[in-house]
Amino acid sequence: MTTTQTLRPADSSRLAVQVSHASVVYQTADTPVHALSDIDLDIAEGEFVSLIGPSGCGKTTLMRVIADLEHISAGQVLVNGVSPHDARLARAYGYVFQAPALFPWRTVLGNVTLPLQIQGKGRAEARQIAQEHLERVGLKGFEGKYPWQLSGGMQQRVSIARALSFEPKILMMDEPFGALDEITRDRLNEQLQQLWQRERRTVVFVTHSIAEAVYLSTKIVVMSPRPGRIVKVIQSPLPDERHLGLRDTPEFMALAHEVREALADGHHG
Ligand SMILES: Nc1ncnc2c1ncn2[C@@H]1O[C@H](COP(=O)(O)OP(=O)(O)OP(=O)(O)O)[C@@H](O)[C@H]1O
Repeated sequence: MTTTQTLRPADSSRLAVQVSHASVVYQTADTPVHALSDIDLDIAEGEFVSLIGPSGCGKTTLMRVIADLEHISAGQVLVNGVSPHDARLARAYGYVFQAPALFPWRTVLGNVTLPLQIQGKGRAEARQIAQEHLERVGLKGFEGKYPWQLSGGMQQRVSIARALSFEPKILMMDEPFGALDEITRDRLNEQLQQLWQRERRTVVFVTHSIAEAVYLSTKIVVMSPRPGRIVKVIQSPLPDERHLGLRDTPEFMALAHEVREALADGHHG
């Protein structure tokens, strides 16, 4: 075996996501919509990557492409070294969307156990896994409540517990805290950051908030208006261990400024 052959699998195995020259064109009844243009993006295992950009720039489309919910029109996407389709079959993904999408007629515990049971886990095992994950998002004691008895932030934590209960390699979060008030959002940002620190799971996170992206991410991907392109990829210089007070530091503000400038460049460029 040559050196090149031994190096390649090791290198790519550390990459959770490799997007190369990817474009997406939606075919509509009138004109085709060029949603993504020539996207190149590498995400290493354990990175927390935020996609930020103006409305309609293709953030959700890029996330959907990575998660095998959308097909690319050109280019290549690899997830854990295989196609997004194969990664999905291997249950690589967990999803958290803007609306928690919980079943109102099931309890908190029932909402987390249901997909596990559908996946074939026994009742007792599903309950145990669900309880563990609810505890990890700070919802111990709320297992018997119904979604409508919880605040929006708590509901979103149930959906995070549900997504994590599959132990996905990659957690996909599409504006998960967009509908929450600022105080709740801050708290959930802090909890998510702590969760990421403990588990170092790969996270792909879509947001409109510069502060949220800067606070949470190890890498910030700034996108331009349609057709969505990557304007800048910023590797965060901030320490991995973070607290909300970090937002008042010059380092944080400098990074937020850099993201804002890149967004403005994307708009005008
Ligand atoms: N199924 C579809 N058919 C046609 N056009 C679509 C489809 N899905 C998305 N688009 C268009 O593709 C572009 C990118 O959409 P996308 O939802 O990925 O953007 P976004 O950056 O996530 O937007 P937002 O921040 O508003 O959620 C938009 O112009 C949108 O209207």
